[in-house]
Amino acid sequence: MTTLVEFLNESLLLPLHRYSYEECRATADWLLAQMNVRPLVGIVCGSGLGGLAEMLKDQVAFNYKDIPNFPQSTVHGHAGRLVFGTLKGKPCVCMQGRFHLYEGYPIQKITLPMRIFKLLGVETVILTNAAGGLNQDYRVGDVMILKDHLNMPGFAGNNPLAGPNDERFGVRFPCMSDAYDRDLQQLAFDVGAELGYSDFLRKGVYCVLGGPSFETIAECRMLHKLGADAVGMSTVHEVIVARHCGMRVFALSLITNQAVMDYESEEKANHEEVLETGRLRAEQLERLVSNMVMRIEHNSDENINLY
Ligand SMILES: O=P(O)(O)O[C@H]1O[C@H](CO)[C@@H](O)[C@H]1O
Ligand SMILES: Nc1nc2[nH]cnc2c(=O)[nH]1
Repeated sequence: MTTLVEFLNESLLLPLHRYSYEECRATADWLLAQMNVRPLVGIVCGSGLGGLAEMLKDQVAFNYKDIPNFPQSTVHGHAGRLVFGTLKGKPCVCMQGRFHLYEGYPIQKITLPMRIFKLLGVETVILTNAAGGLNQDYRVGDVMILKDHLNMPGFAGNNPLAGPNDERFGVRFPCMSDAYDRDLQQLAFDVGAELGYSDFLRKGVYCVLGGPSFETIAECRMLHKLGADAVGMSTVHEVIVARHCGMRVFALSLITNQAVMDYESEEKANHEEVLETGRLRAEQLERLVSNMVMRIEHNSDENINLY
């Protein structure tokens, strides 16, 4: 029988649980004890984009359920494995499945892997997601390179950095005007042009909402007016935590569906379409990401030179 204290702990305290530096360190050390390489690049696979992890050579994979402190993936299209390996010779770690607010996890829990990445030695994070296109020039299958974001849960006080700040991770008030690394954005366009992808590469602003319900027509119209080009339910929280602890960030959205903006439209957003568009663009995204990874240099002084 559950005691009152246990009940209060589970229902009130655990949702507020923040992982201490020592708990993050323990998870990172548990992983490092089983690995002989330190990853320099951390990749997060969005909905239906888990195939990116299959690019890694010499794989060592862990199910999330076996990793101390790790949450579990509950969404179709997110396998729930942390995969280590090399990509074109570069040591990488790849999350085959991410966590979202709507799964019921506290925001500190869904962003925990970013701090683990940092403690593993990751210097550059590449985040991918599936998103709905708000920009009327975008087509399904376009790939949007993120230049900025709108953090809607953050406006309501739900920010992964809320609560006591541990300076060992980063400063109390981190800057976000430089969240998305401009050199990496340019690299994506250069690599994309060489691969013949310029026709479907875009640059824009991603807006995160809590989900899991897709947006109403009025909400899509509002977000578009506010300056968002695409809308989704992830990525931004990870970006904030990754930047807080000093990792370089690159993010892209696969436009998997057009956000419905018109009351005459018969379109209905659905997760199956999201996964299907992911399947159709998977190979090109793999090529884009792997060629980018090959071209990012990591120095021990943490200066990263491109080319
Ligand atoms: O952002 P990712 O994880 O790619 O997933 C996107 O796709 C799902 C909706 O189909 C939502 O989880 C949304 O955020
Ligand atoms: N919020 C949101 N997330 C998505 N993920 C993929 N498509 C969409 C969408 O249209 N809206």
